Parts: sequence; structure tokens; C-alpha cells
Amino acid sequence: MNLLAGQTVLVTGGASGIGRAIALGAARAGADVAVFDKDPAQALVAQIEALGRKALTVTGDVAEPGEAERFVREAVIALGRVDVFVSNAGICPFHSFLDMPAEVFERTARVNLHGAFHMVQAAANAMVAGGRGGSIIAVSSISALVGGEFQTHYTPTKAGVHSLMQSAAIALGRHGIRCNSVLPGTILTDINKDDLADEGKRARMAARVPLGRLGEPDDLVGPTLFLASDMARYVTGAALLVDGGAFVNLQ
Ligand SMILES: NC(=O)C1=CN([C@@H]2O[C@H](COP(=O)(O)OP(=O)(O)OC[C@H]3O[C@@H](n4cnc5c(N)ncnc54)[C@H](OP(=O)(O)O)[C@@H]3O)[C@@H](O)[C@H]2O)C=CC1
Ligand SMILES: C[C@H](O)[C@@H]1OC(=O)[C@H](O)[C@@H]1O
Repeated sequence: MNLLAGQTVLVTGGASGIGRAIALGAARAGADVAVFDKDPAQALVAQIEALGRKALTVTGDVAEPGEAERFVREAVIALGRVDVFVSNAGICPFHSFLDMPAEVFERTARVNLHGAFHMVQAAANAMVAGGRGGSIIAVSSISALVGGEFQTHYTPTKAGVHSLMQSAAIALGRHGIRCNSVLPGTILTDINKDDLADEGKRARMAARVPLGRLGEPDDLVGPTLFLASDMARYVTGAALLVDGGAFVNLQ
């Protein structure tokens, strides 16, 4: 289904993992796509162009003030408009709490929360200027709702991103801009490759999932495109768990 035909979708952290899957999924749904990441995503651009869509790769660091405006400006110059913005770039350097270096905490907050704030604000300004409304989706996490022993610096950023979408939904509703978050459970990507190399932990995490497996990046595509599209035209300020049921599995 061409759910996003004629639309332009921007994705941060779009070079790999969940962001890459969403970028490709958006192109398959008929959208032109711009991705922002630390490294160029030339192979992804080629894949999207092979689908007959336009694509742009912009490099930079979401934590750097000013980069958000530059990304959105370059995307508008190349692709003409911004209809959907997916704030996805994030890091999770697993670390114990009592000896957490201040710089690990600060970098995690700058990338995951400050980066999301600036990116979402820049995208919203472009959408307001375009006058056609839009849809913003932030990739939060099941970790916005539950804790992690080695994620004391990370889980507050994901709760913050979830909260950002709630407040932005109120601030931007009058402009026809919807703001929602997706809350992935454990999805197999580079972010947790080392952590899940521990077979015992990996088995425990998988055992918690009623649907019987850990997630894959493609599991986020449908929920994100739904929120991006007019099928979700009356959905704003919502958070959609995409976790195979892990959150509700107490016993
Ligand atoms: N995987 C999971 O289990 C879950 C992930 N999430 C969230 O999903 C999002 C995507 O993560 P995921 O796909 O798993 O991880 P990946 O590491 O596979 O992808 C993250 C992408 O973001 C890029 N990135 C990281 N920091 C920056 C930065 N400062 N500026 C620009 N780009 C950056 C990474 O680049 P590089 O590779 O060069 O670092 C990478 O391409 C994150 O926000 C994460 O918190 C939420 C819940 C569960
Ligand atoms: C990176 C982790 O595996 C992942 O990140 C999250 O947000 C999930 O809660 C998982 O812990």
C-alpha cells in the first residue's frame, strides 16, 4: 500500500538499525527520504533510489546545536518539503550506576534527549512554515516505563523523549502536526550487540517476550508508518509499545 505517496520523510540515525528499516519502509510506502547520521548512508540512498524515490544523506551529530536546523534546511532544499519526521538517533552505552562517569551520562542525555528536542523543534518549524501540518514520531523505548540496572543514564532520556512528544502534541496540534512515540522493546541492532553477546542475558530477555522472540528493526516499520500516515489522523500524544508483549509480562 502506498501509505506515504508523495510525502517526504526525515529520519535521524537512519544509517543503521531501526532508523534504516524505517527509512526503507517509508520509501517502499511511496515517500522520498532524507536521513541524518554520523556517517554517510550511501548504500541506503542507492536502495531508496532503486525504488524510484529520491533520497538524501546528511552527516552530523544530533547533539551539536545547529545541526537540526541544517538537516531540515538541506532536506527541504533537496526534497522540497517535510511531512514526516522520525527522531530516532540514540545511544545506550551500558554502564553500572555507582561509578558512572559524568561524561557518559552527559553524552547520553545530549544525544538522546537534547538531540531529539532540537531535531523535533527544527522539523516542527519547517512543518509550520509549510502550512500542511505533519507527523512527528520519536523512537522512545519500553525503557521509558521500566528500569535497567546498567541503563540509569539512558532510561531517563527515553522517558524524556516520550514526555517531549506529549507536550509537543499540545503545542503543535493547532498547526495540524501530530506527535507520537513508539516504544520498542529489545530489538536486535548494533546498540545492544555487545550486551546481548552474553547468551544468558539474551535468553532471559527473549523468555520475557510473550511472542517468543526478540525484535528486529523491521518490526518497527508498520507501527511507525501507521503513526506517520493519515490512518492515524486522530492520533496524537500517544505512545505505542512495540515489544512483543514484554512490558505486560509480569508473571
Ligand atoms: N535496539 C533496541 O533494543 C532499542 C532501541 N531503541 C532506540 O532506537 C533508536 C535506534 O537505535 P538502534 O537502531 O537500536 O541502534 P543503532 O546503533 O543500530 O542505530 C542508531 C543510529 O543512530 C546513529 N547515531 C548515534 N548517535 C548519533 C548522533 N549523535 N548523531 C547522529 N547519529 C547518531 C548511529 O550511528 P553510529 O552507528 O555511527 O553510532 C546509528 O546509525 C535509539 O534511539 C534507541 O535508543 C529503543 C528501544 C529498544
Ligand atoms: C539497547 C537496549 O538493548 C534496549 O534499549 C532499550 O531502550 C530497550 O529497553 C533495551 O534495553
